[in-house]
Amino acid sequence: MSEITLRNITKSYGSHLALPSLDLDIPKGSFVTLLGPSGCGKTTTLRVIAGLEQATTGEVVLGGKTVYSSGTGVFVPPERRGLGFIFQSYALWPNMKVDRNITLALSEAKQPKQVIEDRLTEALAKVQLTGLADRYPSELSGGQQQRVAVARLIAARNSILLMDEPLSNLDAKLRTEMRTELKRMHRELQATTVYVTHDQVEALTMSDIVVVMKDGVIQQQGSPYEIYHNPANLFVAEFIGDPRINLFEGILSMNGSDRILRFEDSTIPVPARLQCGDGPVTFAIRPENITIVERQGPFSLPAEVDIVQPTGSQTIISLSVKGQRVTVLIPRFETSLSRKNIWIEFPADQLTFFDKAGNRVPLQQPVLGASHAA
Ligand SMILES: Nc1ncnc2c1ncn2[C@@H]1O[C@H](COP(=O)(O)OP(=O)(O)OP(=O)(O)O)[C@@H](O)[C@H]1O
Repeated sequence: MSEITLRNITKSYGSHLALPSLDLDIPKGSFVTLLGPSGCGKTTTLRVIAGLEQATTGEVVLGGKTVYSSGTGVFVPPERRGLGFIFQSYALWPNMKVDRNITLALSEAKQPKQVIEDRLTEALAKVQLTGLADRYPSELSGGQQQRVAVARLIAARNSILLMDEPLSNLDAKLRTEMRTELKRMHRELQATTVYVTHDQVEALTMSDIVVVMKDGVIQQQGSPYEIYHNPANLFVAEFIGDPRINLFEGILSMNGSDRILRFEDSTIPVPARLQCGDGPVTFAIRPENITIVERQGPFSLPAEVDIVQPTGSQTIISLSVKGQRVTVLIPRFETSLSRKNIWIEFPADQLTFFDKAGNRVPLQQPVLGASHAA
């Protein structure tokens, strides 16, 4: 069931159309991330859901209730939408101690004293801040302050949580820790969560669904697996993945009854089920899917090793194939390859093809029972 529905949302700032027409259904209890480059409309979308920004046209439905409709003139203000927020600056009240920061909304909602105390104790324990209730925010580290903001959400028990780049002010180590915290919080609260980030690692590690946006338009929405392995178009393919996906131009043709891809002087077998005609084509392969081989084989390409960068558990290898740059990622610490001539192979089932418009070429679905037909 959809907990958040955006229908035909447009948003203009003066003459600038930030959201040309957005439709989005967010299932109840899911963790959905809006991901995209700066200025693509992520924050605007979140603020429209929150009611901090009024859409120009369209409809917003939260938990089955219309909170905005340009058609009927409905606009429910943010404080009456039953939402919890965390934004970049965690917006703790500097003049209030941790306990008051966490329980302010509960006491304003006139919750019984015992309920407030129980929720405070529980929330502090969940973010591992028990014992720090009596401190002011300025007496806490950045990560601890962020956890107070998380504790506030835990205590409020809102069914919808909105987060806008909540980890961007933290250092790399704390970000990783807080990712785990937020994911744990989501598992425990089961609140429908909309999370805005331009950090693909956050999106891939935390989300049930990733919504990739560009220029206010959704490019693809799907599980992290789908987004990474089956990018809908070249923009998504290039935006997701670090190191970046390799892109090449080749030519598809037939060789007898086999479909082949000509790339430089080599031929590479390709899936027969590829749904596009012969001729020039853009194809892509992720760095970790390229195989380095010891000896020349029928489908191998000669490559010259340029730069080798071990990162600890992995090594990024920059190669040159006939003057074209190719990035390979191998899952180990490797230093012995420097300045060698090697061969690489592109496994056919790891190639993704894109048509002239930049959209992924699908594979024809196998016919069920075909193997028994004969
Ligand atoms: N208050 C405003 N007035 C005018 N233009 C705005 C306003 N807020 C946003 N915009 C513009 O609308 C577009 C979308 O902005 P938005 O903040 O939603 O993008 P974003 O994807 O969240 O970017 P970032 O990752 O940099 O925060 C941008 O071109 C931005 O300049």
